[in-house]
Amino acid sequence: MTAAIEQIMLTAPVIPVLVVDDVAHAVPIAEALVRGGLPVLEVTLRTAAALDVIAAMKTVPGAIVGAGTVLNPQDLNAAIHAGATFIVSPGLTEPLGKAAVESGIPFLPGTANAGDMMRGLDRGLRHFKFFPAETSGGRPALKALMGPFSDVRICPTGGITLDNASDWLAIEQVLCVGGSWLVKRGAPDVAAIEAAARAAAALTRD
Ligand SMILES: O=C[C@H](O)COP(=O)(O)O
Ligand SMILES: CC(=O)C(=O)O
Repeated sequence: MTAAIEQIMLTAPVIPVLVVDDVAHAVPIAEALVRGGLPVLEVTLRTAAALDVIAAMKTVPGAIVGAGTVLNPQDLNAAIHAGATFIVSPGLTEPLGKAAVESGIPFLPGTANAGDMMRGLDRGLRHFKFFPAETSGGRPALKALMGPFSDVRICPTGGITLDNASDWLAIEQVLCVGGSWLVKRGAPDVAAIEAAARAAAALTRD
């Protein structure tokens, strides 16, 4: 059976990482991304509005809305309560890993080295973010890590742009990449967001 998080990772080649300050921007941003072909949205819990943004984006047909920057079980519970469909974290701690696995929600924890991945595997996890991807050794580091961990599936995030995303997607275990380049902070330029999404959605994994 394919894990639910793997299905989410395979939905589109890019997961936009969103920092949204104003809930009024939530629906226009989500609609533009979905129209552009990127339905999987990671709303980071980095703003006071984030939980309301998750709830608002969930009303957009086709949007698959997750929470990012989930740091602990309290964040996890708040994100689930807001309606998040999946959870992303920058790293993997014992309390968050335990709570996320027990909750059953699709979970994509951040990992940057072998120890992180081993702790995730101990919890039965097989799908990880590689974060921060470019500054944790970039593609050479991820390729080296994939030697002992060939069964894991990865979403690199951190320093990825339209220019280098294809190189990351060419790594066999990489199912998608995450990045904030699609949506600038502030009032949304929906035409620009849709165009950026369209370009990203056209990327292929080969
Ligand atoms: O904090 C960074 C986000 O996870 C995404 O990284 P980025 O802004 O380099 O795309
Ligand atoms: C780094 C990231 O993507 C997160 O804040 O979850």
